Amino acid sequence: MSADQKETLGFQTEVKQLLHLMIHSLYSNREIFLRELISNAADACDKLRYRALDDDSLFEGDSELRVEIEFDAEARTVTVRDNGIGMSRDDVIANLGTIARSGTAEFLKQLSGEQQKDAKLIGQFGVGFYSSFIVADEVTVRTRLAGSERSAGTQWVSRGEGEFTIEPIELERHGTEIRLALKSDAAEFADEYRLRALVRKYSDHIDLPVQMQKVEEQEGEDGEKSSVVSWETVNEAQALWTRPKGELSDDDYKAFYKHIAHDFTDPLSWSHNKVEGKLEYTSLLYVPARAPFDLYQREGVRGLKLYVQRVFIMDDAEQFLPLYLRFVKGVIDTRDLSLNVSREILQQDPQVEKLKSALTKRVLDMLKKLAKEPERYQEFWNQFGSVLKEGPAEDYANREKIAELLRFSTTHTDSAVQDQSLADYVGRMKEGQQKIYYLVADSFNAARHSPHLEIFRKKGIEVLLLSDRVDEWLMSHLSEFDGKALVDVAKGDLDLGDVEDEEEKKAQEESAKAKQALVDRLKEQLGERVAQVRVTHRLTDSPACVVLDEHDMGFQMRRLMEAAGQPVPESKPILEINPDHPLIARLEGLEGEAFDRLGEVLLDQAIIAEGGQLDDPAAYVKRLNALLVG
Ligand SMILES: Nc1ncnc2c1ncn2[C@@H]1O[C@H](COP(=O)(O)OP(=O)(O)OP(=O)(O)O)[C@@H](O)[C@H]1O
Repeated sequence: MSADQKETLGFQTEVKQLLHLMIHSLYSNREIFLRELISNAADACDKLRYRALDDDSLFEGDSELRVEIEFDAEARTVTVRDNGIGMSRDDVIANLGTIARSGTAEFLKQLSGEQQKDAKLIGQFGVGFYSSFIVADEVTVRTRLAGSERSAGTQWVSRGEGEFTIEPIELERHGTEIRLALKSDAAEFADEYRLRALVRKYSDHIDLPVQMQKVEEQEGEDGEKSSVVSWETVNEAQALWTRPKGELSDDDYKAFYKHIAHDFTDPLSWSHNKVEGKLEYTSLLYVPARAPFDLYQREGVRGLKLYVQRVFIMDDAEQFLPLYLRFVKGVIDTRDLSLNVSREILQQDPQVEKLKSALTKRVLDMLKKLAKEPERYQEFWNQFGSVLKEGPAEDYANREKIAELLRFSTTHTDSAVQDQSLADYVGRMKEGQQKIYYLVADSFNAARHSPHLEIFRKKGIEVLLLSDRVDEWLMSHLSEFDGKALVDVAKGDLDLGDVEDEEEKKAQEESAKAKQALVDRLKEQLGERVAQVRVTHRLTDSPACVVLDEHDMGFQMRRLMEAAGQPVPESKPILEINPDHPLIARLEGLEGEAFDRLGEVLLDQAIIAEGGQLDDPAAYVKRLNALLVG
């Protein structure tokens, strides 16, 4: 150890930003620093316990893993110490100078500068170690990797202002000690009662003793008083999921959620189950109240904490839930896997598949239960609905259960809020209606004003209005609900089933016949631009619309794939005309160039109304202007 080995290094830019923000926006919730430090200490002990399964010399003779908390009111310091895995010098630089989590830069971009909003966002992100600087002027970390030489210790010191120093030190114990020199206005945390209360609040459910010193006055035989200091465990120190449900309060469950999910917000719901029999496992699964910022990122954090017979094995074990339930947080503890299981083994082990299907069922049941409370379910849906919509495609076996959980906007409410279930829709179906109708568009407004809805509105038939990116994908895997086919109103022939009576159908056939000559002329003129021209009765206000063949890829999916640079199969729209519209009557009376012009304009407008793009917009504008001039 020599002074010249001391180095001063700068924080990564993102850390500086994060620190600045945290110190200013989390001011009203400062105590969480202790939760974060204890949480990290517990994780470090879990890691050591796991590594020591192979090599118990790593314990260095000290296998009673624990966290110790000390304070000094006069010096205004709080120290959190663990005998967990510890860190090497490189670990320290990597972990305490940068933000390793992917997506952080993205996260920081989302910050608005408004304190309240940002405080919420930062809560989702999980503040971790850096939260020390909310209460401390200076933080000193002394750490040594378990199993390394005494001289391989590292001391890291920072005032959180852009730099830290790092130097080698000699350390007797492995593990990590974090000492906070508290700010003058945070002196309250160097207080025994405050600390004890916080330890209980934040770490009762952790399977690790958190200890504080107890000072007792003792009278010796000679009558002299002396004080004896001993370590006393302050928390329950029992893994929460191993305790019987009856013993646990909602607050216990909530506190545990915050520990494992690094989230400030209470969860929306949870499900705690102990299963014995063919499969043996305990699971505790949570539905968070807010989506994490990386929910849609490929490399986003997902998965459960895996324990085998109470021994922590890994975080983010993704194999136990399907992707469409990636928002679920929680713990799975099982006897059905071996202690030396690895990510690679998890991918092949048949037990894992069984556990996955059992846990999937648990989550779907939990959501079903949550759906009985519409307001809370709506909170869930607004955050995670579009993820759940991936379900029917990914998990065919459960698609009916998932279908019951879906919520949509519909013409019944005409609101962008997706709060109507398929069962609600079926309950409102008109007499004679055999199908569930839906429409997919790029936005809610485009869907709501689509010409395809005209006949449905006139007849009072409800249509689901879909505008999430995933909707067409969802619908291509959901062909039926409750024995009723789901039908895209922009595809194929319009069939309203028995809602229309024979007379209406006859009248439609006759008006189609009467317009046959016009249809033929129009088809000839539009040529390759359309697959077909036909008369429709789906329109009441618009002169024309485009539809697709029943088996064609939908407009929305086509645009998404094109945008992603994927090849899309060639397909042409079918132009449908409204025989009762004055523009169609006018078209019928036109000849030559005037006919051509109006015909093309009708097709272009139908494409625009459906949300599509014109190949040659300038030509459209020219034609339209020519028509306007007359
Ligand atoms: N007591 C400790 N012992 C060993 N390593 C630690 C300890 N505290 C922190 N670390 C290391 O520093 C890293 C960063 O910690 P930090 O609390 O900032 O983030 P995190 O725990 O990974 O994530 P989160 O943001 O969810 O809290 C940890 O992942 C861990 O590797």
